[in-house]
Amino acid sequence: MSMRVAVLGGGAWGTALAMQMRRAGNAVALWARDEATVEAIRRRENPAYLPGIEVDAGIEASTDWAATLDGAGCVLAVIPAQSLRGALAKVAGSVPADVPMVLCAKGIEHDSGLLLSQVAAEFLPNNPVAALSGPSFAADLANGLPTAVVIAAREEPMAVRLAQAFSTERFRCYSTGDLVGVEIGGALKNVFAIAAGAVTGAGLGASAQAAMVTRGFVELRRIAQAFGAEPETVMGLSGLGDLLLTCSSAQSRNFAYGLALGRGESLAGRPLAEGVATAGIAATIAGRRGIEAPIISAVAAILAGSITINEAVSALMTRPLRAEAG
Ligand SMILES: NC(=O)c1ccc[n+]([C@@H]2O[C@H](COP(=O)([O-])OP(=O)(O)OC[C@H]3O[C@@H](n4cnc5c(N)ncnc54)[C@H](O)[C@@H]3O)[C@@H](O)[C@H]2O)c1
Ligand SMILES: O=P(O)(O)OC[C@H](O)CO
Repeated sequence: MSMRVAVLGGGAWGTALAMQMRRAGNAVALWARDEATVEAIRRRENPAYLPGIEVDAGIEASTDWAATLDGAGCVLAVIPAQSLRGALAKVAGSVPADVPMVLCAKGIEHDSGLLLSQVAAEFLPNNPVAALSGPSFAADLANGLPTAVVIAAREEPMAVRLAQAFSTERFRCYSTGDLVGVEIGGALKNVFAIAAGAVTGAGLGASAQAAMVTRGFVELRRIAQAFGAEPETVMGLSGLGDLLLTCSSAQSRNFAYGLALGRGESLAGRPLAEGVATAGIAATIAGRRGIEAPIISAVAAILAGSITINEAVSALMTRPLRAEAG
């Protein structure tokens, strides 16, 4: 099934997904807010976000969102989590009725604590909402390296249809009906990636890093469970899978942010690291719901400047001893 796919966002992931949508045989229109990005994509490059990568031909790039959305069979929202609300407020009126809105950002809205599907539902109450998530660096996808993701929609047949429409032999899309589970996995892995980078940057060693990622996964599982997510989702591509990728590679902007933090380097002007905004609200959500999440709280406190990395490590290591399970 091929269709016209509208991609909102001309950054690294929006451009890579637009390329993938073409490779899967779809017509593709991409909206970017700035003319420079549009011009670059028309020249088949995006040096600001995907340097050195040739962009596939046939992507119709524009700063006119109404033209981009006209006739779309589905829309991919690839705008950073904290900017999604503002972007949807502008474009929602041009999104065709009943067309699925596929959320491709990873985060929790900082000011409200809402998942991105809840933000989307405010603006598009009559459009089905899906999420695409999993271990996948934009440059890997754009370079044609094999990647696998999961597409979630409450109406599972919709997720199955989207997975069929987006997949190629180099981009394998699984499907699930567990929208909340997929969203939480994608959002929280960024917080643990900052922690993993910080542990590495501060020279705390590979053993500490493995312990942190493992206990981080426990926190992810607790929060996901509290939101009603299925355990299999947490064990899947958007939970464990993305945690493994981003907690182990400096190619991750969140890991790289943590690395700089751990080394005491300047954090100004760094590329997007979604976990920075998500850490604080995730800690608040965990606190409100009585969920034990000491690593998320430590990351939030370090980012807020209220404790140092060494103080956080001491606090984590001297918590009352407990059974591992639970
Ligand atoms: N880059 C990756 O490897 C990757 C992979 C999977 C998921 N993601 C997720 O995709 C989302 C976007 O990441 P990215 O890598 O494309 O980021 P990016 O920094 O490369 O690009 C962000 C794009 O969004 C645009 N933008 C920012 N605010 C906007 C607004 N208010 N209205 C319209 N456009 C706006 C920017 O101009 C830019 O084109 C993030 O949530 C990220 O976690 C990224
Ligand atoms: O570069 P990051 O840290 O935003 O990670 C990109 C993707 O989410 C990896 O799956």
